[in-house]
Amino acid sequence: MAIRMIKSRLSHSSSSSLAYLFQGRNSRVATTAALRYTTSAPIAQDPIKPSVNVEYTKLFINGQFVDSTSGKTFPTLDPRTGEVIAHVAEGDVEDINRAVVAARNAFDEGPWPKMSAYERSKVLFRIADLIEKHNDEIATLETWDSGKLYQQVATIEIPMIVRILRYYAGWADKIHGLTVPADGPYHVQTLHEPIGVVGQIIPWNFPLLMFAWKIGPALACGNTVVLKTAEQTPLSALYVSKLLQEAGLPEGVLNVISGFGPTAGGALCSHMDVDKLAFTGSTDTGKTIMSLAANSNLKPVTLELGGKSPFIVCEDADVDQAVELAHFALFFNQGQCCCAGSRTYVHESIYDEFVEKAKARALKRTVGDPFESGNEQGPQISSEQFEKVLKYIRSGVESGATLETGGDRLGTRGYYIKPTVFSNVKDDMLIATDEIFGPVQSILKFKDLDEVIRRANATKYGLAAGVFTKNIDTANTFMRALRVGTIWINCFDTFDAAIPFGGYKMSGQGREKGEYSLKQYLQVKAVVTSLKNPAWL
Ligand SMILES: NC(=O)c1ccc[n+]([C@@H]2O[C@H](COP(=O)([O-])OP(=O)(O)OC[C@H]3O[C@@H](n4cnc5c(N)ncnc54)[C@H](O)[C@@H]3O)[C@@H](O)[C@H]2O)c1
Repeated sequence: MAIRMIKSRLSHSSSSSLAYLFQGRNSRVATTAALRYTTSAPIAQDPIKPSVNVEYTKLFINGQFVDSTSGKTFPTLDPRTGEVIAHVAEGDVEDINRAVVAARNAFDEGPWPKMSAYERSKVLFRIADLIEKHNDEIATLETWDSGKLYQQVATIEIPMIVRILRYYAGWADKIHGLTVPADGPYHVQTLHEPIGVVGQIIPWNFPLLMFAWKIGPALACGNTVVLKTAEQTPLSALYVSKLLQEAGLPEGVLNVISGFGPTAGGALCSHMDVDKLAFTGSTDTGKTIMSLAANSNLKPVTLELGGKSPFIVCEDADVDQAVELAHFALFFNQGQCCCAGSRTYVHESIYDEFVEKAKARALKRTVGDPFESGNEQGPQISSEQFEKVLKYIRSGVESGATLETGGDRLGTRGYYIKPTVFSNVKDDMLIATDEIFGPVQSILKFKDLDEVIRRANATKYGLAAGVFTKNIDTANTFMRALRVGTIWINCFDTFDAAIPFGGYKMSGQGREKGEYSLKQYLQVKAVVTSLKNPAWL
């Protein structure tokens, strides 16, 4: 019932803003569910049994579900317990080759790039409709495989996925070139053509949302795609592959490969017949991907990489509101967001009050089974990430930051971590420089604007920033001074389909979402025609 209510709010909302919806929900959750779990109580009860069967575990190549060439499979695990959900076909070099051949044929011989843009847009609209129709099954698979909150997936992420596919369906028949004035008797025009076969590699933190960000613009422009999912979260994209067929997407236009980075991912990046790559994941892997692209056929690459985003709370801020937004900016999605506000800078005049309240808010955070309505935090994605986050927590303590709350695992099984808050954090501590990707808030103190701008920019990353102030002049100063791809002022994590997203510096190259994403999936052809006796020049 609660889910229905939030759904209807979404359909009446003018924007699929994640922050708008989640914050509204948060306040209710905090008061009701806090009675059930506190962050110090062990997670005693058995995990809730998901209400779906895993039907699709094979690779999706040329419109068929097929075994891997090697016959190998790998297990995908439930982050609540570490137990196996299903064994999934493991794509390898040979499977990438098969998928690229299918995508090449679909591009060179098939109808997709040649059909009218309006026909393409109708297919994309049908895909969106089918995803919307199967919202609950998809959300269940996604939660089971990733540990994300069911309510978050079902009421926020899937509506956003549907929205982004409809957004790009709307773009399909509005993509066109220009007539260009030139010196001399020439008629000059540009044709905007699809690039060809696109390789896409996505991470585990938003498996199906990243899938939609990638395929939406690529398909709208008429490309064909080979997409490799993250090895931790293969299930939702396979389920959706079935829906793509049902929607009438021609065979070979979208191929989905489950498998590992260095093998399947590496083969896709190095493939001589892939015309473009798009990647979301860590900065280190981004470097590898660029070098594989450069060392093969110099295919262009767009990258969405890591971040260490500042969230700056100014002296004029309402402290209670700032605490709530800073908490959301960091802890949302178990802290597993590339743009997480993971350096909370607070003005010295309100620092002590802010730390006390941030600690109290973290203590109230409800952690538990992500299927349980009312929980605010589920488990981390995997044992590797779980260990990595705990290691960073230890390093925070060892380097002299003050551990205000949390700092340990929650319960004895699965990958749950207590919401953790550090104060007295210094800029050179690892917890302030590295992307932790977990529920660990680092609170730093600042004195004045110039100083905090300099410190906020002193990072190799440049993905996003949050600023919390009532002063328009202060907000305007930050808006221009911070070297990041997105600044949220008095909000955070607002991800409308039309808003471009991407990073400065080592947070990436290119932009996703919005009109900007289309450019990454188009070639521009200049056509110059000599004119005889032109009426005008
Ligand atoms: N920016 C983001 O949205 C984002 C998302 C997930 C993870 N991360 C960061 O990355 C860290 C590690 O997470 P991860 O291990 O899943 O990220 P990763 O970069 O290793 O993996 C992301 C994707 O890249 C693939 N990949 C890995 N190595 C590859 C290679 N050599 N060639 C081609 N593809 C390859 C993976 O299989 C996966 O599909 C996290 O702690 C976090 O800091 C960032």
